[in-house]
Parts: sequence; structure tokens; C-alpha cells
Amino acid sequence: MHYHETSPRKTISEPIVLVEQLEVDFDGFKAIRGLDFSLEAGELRFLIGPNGAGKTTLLDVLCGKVKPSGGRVLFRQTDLTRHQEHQIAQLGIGRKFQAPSIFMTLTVQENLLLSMRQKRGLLSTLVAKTTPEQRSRLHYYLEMIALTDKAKEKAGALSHGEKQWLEIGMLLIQEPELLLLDEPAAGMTDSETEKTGELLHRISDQKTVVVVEHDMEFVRQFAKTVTVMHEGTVLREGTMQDIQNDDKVAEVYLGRRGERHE
Ligand SMILES: Nc1ncnc2c1ncn2[C@@H]1O[C@H](COP(=O)(O)OP(=O)(O)OP(=O)(O)O)[C@@H](O)[C@H]1O
Repeated sequence: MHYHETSPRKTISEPIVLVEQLEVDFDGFKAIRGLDFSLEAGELRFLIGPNGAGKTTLLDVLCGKVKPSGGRVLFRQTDLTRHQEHQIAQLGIGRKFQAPSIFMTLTVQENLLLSMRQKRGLLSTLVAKTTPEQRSRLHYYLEMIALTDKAKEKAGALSHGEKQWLEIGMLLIQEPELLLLDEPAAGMTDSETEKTGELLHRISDQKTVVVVEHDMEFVRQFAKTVTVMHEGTVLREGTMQDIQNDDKVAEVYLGRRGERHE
């Protein structure tokens, strides 16, 4: 049962995301079945679970890429199921996909400026004058993604990890309230992975962040609250310690690992 059904409303803060009895159907296959999920503003939430559990599909629903066949999806008071993907982005939900969206021949700072202007719907070109407000926003996010020293370098010359941070910066500069990230540390070196974890914590000081992650070491190190998904629904939710000691979670992972010889 959902906590808000039993708890008096005044004792809890309003969730930023509330998903109730979500159903997603792909040509008769139920990828999400009766899923309940909620997020408080300012959370850093990790989504884990075996392959095919529905993690990516849940992010796809939250950003409007996939339309549910049933249930409710609220962002603040807005019913997301009634909105298109671009409208959801305007509402303040930013999604980072695996495919790169940076312009390799432009500099780090030009990429960030383009992203900032896109949000405003201006047809500005790169030669347009930056306002002092834009400049200060640019510097702020360059610092946050630790690329200030590389602001004038071509994005194509960045390391894999730095490119990922630039992508995150391009989302952040549009100032979404909720950020959805799919395996943000995939393919990174140990040191880049560490820095990515720290970046996620810095971001969650101001925004709500959901991270789909397979790297359990990364989750152990940086997760506060973890949601474990299995077969299209939530299996468990809690701290990493709770999750690690849970028999059902172990069964799901071990069973799967056994099958697949991973
Ligand atoms: N467009 C689609 N059409 C049909 N089936 C799909 C589609 N997208 C996902 N699925 C199926 O839905 C289920 C959930 O997929 P999803 O990608 O959400 O899982 P996941 O937990 O993100 O898995 P992984 O960890 O492997 O990324 C899988 O069985 C997948 O094959």
C-alpha cells in the first residue's frame, strides 16, 4: 500500500513525481504492470533491477517518450500522460539518452550556450551576444560539471567521461526540476566514475535526480535510496543496506545471474 493512502498528508511533503498503477503495453507484452512509484523533491534515487525489469521504460514514461496504457503519472500537479515529449521537457523534466547529442566541432562553452538558447526558443546563432545573466549561468554550470578549464576546447577532444558531463551540463543549463539519467557512468574510468558520483550529489542539492544503473559498485558508493524493479513492478525500496540484505532481491538477481551465466 502507498504511504500517502495511510499517512496524514500534513506530515509528508508533496511528491514531485507520483506514479500510480502504471501499465505499459508493447503489442500485448506488459513491460510495466501495476507500478506505484513516488519521488520527493531533492531526492537522488537509483533504479536497479535485472535486465528487462522495466527501468528504461519507466524513464521513457516520465519523459513522455512512451505512453502508458493505464495508470496515473503526475509531475507536481500535472498529468504527464496528457502531454507530448517536448511539452514535458518544457515542464521541467530533462532526460539524458545514451546517444550523444553534443556537437563535436563546437567548443564546450558553445555547446552549453546552444543548449541554453534552445530552451528559450530563440533562433539565436552562436554569434548572438551573450547577456551577463547568460554568462554567469554558463560559468556556474561549467564549474558544476568541472569543465571550466576546458570551456574553449572542442567537445570532440574531450575524454569519454568529460563528454558525458558536458551532456549533463547541457541538460542542467536548461534548468529542469527533474533529471533522468541512464547509466551515467557507463564506460568511464574509475576516476571519472568517482567524479560522476560526486556530480550527481551536487546536482541533487538543487534538483531531483533519477538514475538507472547496472554498476552495483557505483550504486553502493553513491546511492541514498534505491528502488529495485522486477518484471515491470517495484520489488523493494530502501537504503542500499536494506536492499543488500533482502532475500527476495538476492533471489531475483541470483536467479537471473544463474540463468544467464553472468
Ligand atoms: N519498444 C518496445 N517494444 C517491445 N518491447 C519492448 C520495447 N521496449 C522495451 N521492451 C521490453 O520491455 C521490457 C522492459 O524493458 P526495459 O528496457 O524497460 O528494461 P530495463 O529494466 O531497462 O532493462 P535493461 O537493464 O536491460 O536496460 C523488456 O522485456 C523489453 O524487451
